[in-house]
Amino acid sequence: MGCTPIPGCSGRFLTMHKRRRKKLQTRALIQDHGILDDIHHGQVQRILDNCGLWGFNAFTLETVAGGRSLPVLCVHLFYWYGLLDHFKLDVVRVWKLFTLIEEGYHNTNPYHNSIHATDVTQAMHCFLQEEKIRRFLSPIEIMASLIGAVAHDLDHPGVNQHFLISTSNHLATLYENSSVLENHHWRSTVGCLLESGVAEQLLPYRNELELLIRDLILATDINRQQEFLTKFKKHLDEGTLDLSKTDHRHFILQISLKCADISNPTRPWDISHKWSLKVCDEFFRQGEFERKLNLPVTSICDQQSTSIAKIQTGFFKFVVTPLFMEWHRFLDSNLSTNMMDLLESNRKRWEAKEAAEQAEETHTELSDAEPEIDFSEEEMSKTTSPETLSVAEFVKPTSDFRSSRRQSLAVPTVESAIGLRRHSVPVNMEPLSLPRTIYRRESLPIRRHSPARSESRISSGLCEEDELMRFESRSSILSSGSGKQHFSAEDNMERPLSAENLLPEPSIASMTSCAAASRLSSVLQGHQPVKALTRQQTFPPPQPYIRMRYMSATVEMSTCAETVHEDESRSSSSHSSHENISKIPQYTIPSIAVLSPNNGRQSELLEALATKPAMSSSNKREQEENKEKCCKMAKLTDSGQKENVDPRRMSSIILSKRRGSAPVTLPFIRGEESIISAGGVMRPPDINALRRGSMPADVIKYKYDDGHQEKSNVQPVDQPYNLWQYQRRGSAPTDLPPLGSSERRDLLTRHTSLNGKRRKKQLRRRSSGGSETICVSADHTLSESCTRLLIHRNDIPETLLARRRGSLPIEVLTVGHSGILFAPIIQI
Ligand SMILES: Nc1ncnc2c1ncn2[C@@H]1O[C@@H]2COP(=O)(O)O[C@H]2[C@H]1O
Ligand SMILES: [Zn+2]
Repeated sequence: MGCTPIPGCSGRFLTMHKRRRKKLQTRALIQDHGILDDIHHGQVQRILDNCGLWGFNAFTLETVAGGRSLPVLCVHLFYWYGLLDHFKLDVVRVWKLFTLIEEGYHNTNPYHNSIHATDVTQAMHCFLQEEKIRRFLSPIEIMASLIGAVAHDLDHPGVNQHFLISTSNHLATLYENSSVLENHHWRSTVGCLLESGVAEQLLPYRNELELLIRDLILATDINRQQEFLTKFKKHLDEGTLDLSKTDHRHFILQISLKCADISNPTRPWDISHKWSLKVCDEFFRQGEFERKLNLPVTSICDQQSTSIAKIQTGFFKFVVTPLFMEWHRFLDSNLSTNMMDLLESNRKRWEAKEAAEQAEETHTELSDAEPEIDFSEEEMSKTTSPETLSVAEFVKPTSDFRSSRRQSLAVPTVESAIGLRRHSVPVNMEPLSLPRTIYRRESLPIRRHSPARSESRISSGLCEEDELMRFESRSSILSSGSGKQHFSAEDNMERPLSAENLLPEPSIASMTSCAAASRLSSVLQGHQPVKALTRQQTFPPPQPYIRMRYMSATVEMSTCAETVHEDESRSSSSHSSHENISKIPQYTIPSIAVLSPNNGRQSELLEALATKPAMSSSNKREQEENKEKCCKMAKLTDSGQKENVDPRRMSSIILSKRRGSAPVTLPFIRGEESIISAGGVMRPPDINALRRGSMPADVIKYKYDDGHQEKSNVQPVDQPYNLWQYQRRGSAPTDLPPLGSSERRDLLTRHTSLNGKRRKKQLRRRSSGGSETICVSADHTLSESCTRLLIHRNDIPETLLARRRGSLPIEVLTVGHSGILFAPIIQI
């Protein structure tokens, strides 16, 4: 793990995904600038003012902040805690860090999206404020806690570890089936710290920061719940906790994050209920995948055999209550009492719903004119269904995962379908065709299969911010003595009046100091119309030929960018915004574009970079060539396959920049070329399979060449690779089996919020769920001869890291632009 300074190094989470731009909720109001400014300006500020209160509603902040709740909250907290001042952090880099993290969440996940990250971060913030904890904390611990919280599910694919193991996902292999997702979240976080440039500003603390973030994120593995709970209980029983000791403090921070992560059942009902629906939506989505893959359907993911109420009562009883009881024992505060009260009342409501469902099922089965039973809530709370899920449904031992691992895919049978029958449905009514989950849009009501069910509707949850106002604001612990006045009249004066400046301007004004707000503003919002400020998420086109062209173009561009950066890093520092901007590594261009949600304006950064005087003439020539390549690529690629290419981005200036999620620049290597690696020489033609941007970090070379296996400890991929693997969608399960082509396409292109409709576009690659293995036959045709390259995470020379591309995981490889691959290849 690289904890030493790495000049010019950037990083990004290991997998990338298409991120649909969030629609501003207020677009329709754009005609009335005055109203718009008033509404949002006031609301963002009001919510941030009260973000230390348990009534915080992340959904509301998401709405009023135009879909940017994560960076808005986090930058605000960094400012509020005095972290910007203490560590002398550049607010633009900090903004970028949180924007990268926000982008790393899949907003197509019903639950594991950036709003969950916002919610958990706010909960963590509340816990950090608790008297028993706050007085012991150092600035670095506060910073690690906030970053750990906000990034704890970064790049979550929307399926759990069990699924990744069952489908032989590369991440499961990489992390040896242990805390697979959490390890990935942590590594991705480090990538964001690097790429944003924040790591560079924290050099003296980097090691400590990374390790603490790792410990925090890894603790959120729900499968380790018992381990932490037992230790926590023991400490409390024996009274041995002493927060002046670093390890005890860090243990409590781990517990804090664990509690924050599953705190949704302890929120006020409207909020808690909404989270419950979302998490179950995601579970059922996974269940649908499992069913289609003919894997055993995880019980809590099986919409046919369980219900939201059942899942909730089980989760409340077996997971949340045991932990929060201890948490309350430790904190023993107003907050913990409030949380326990809410947990209790929410539990009763779910138990009442579960009982009502039971009654309804019984009623349906009997299908006679039995009188309707009107259960009171109190009565319901006494009734717990015998079908309540057990703790094992939530916390699965690893052995279970292994036993359910897919060996081969059996054809679904009538018997297996009947086996899934709900007991309340007569046998002869059991549909043999697989049910379709109805996916909903964020703003649409969810429709369950049983409309009579109490959870047949999802509440919009958009009017809950008023709850916040019932609570009082708290003061900063680090900045309270510094005389900082947040949201001063001066800040107000500087707020933009134009609706076009809606975001992030009002949010910035609310969340940071006046100076930081204007600095951010000057970077994020220029004065020229811009063609493309949206994220450049283009993925390599599926055709190998086009892909190769694409990759060589990105290689060249990355060279230009890094060269310029090196030149500039030697120039004297300046405080002008323009020059400060130029300090940001150039290879961050595509990512910084996402900093501005205001698509109608040119970023100064982009302007500055586009007219960079340091760009050599040869680089310009290369850019011209790249323009050509990109244009050709655009022509060659079927528009239906370029979901991630915004047509507006086809201007040459944009195409000439490296794309954030571009492949990791492994050019096609001819058979006669040797590939020099840090660990020795790697011989072609095995290298025809090139790493994708989301490649995991460990290097394991696995060759499928006439059945000869060069590396034995890698799971062989038991199905023939085919072109469809290029076309994998990010959140699709990994290593999907070789279904029939239509089924496969169907599965790969499924989308959450379709409201029952299927998307027409197909063959989109998105982020992490899928295989990161790229298989290309040596002659660019499809064949069985495939190579798998995984990059090892061992230490590698800094010189190599310095050349690393932005989208690489930190500890990976560098590809020489001449076609030479530098990589620490091991165990070949
Ligand atoms: N309300 C809930 N009901 C059921 N499961 C939940 C609920 N909230 C959180 N979880 C689960 O608890 C897990 C905690 O870690 P994750 O956020 O990764 O994923 C979370 C979900 O799988
Ligand atoms: Zn989480």
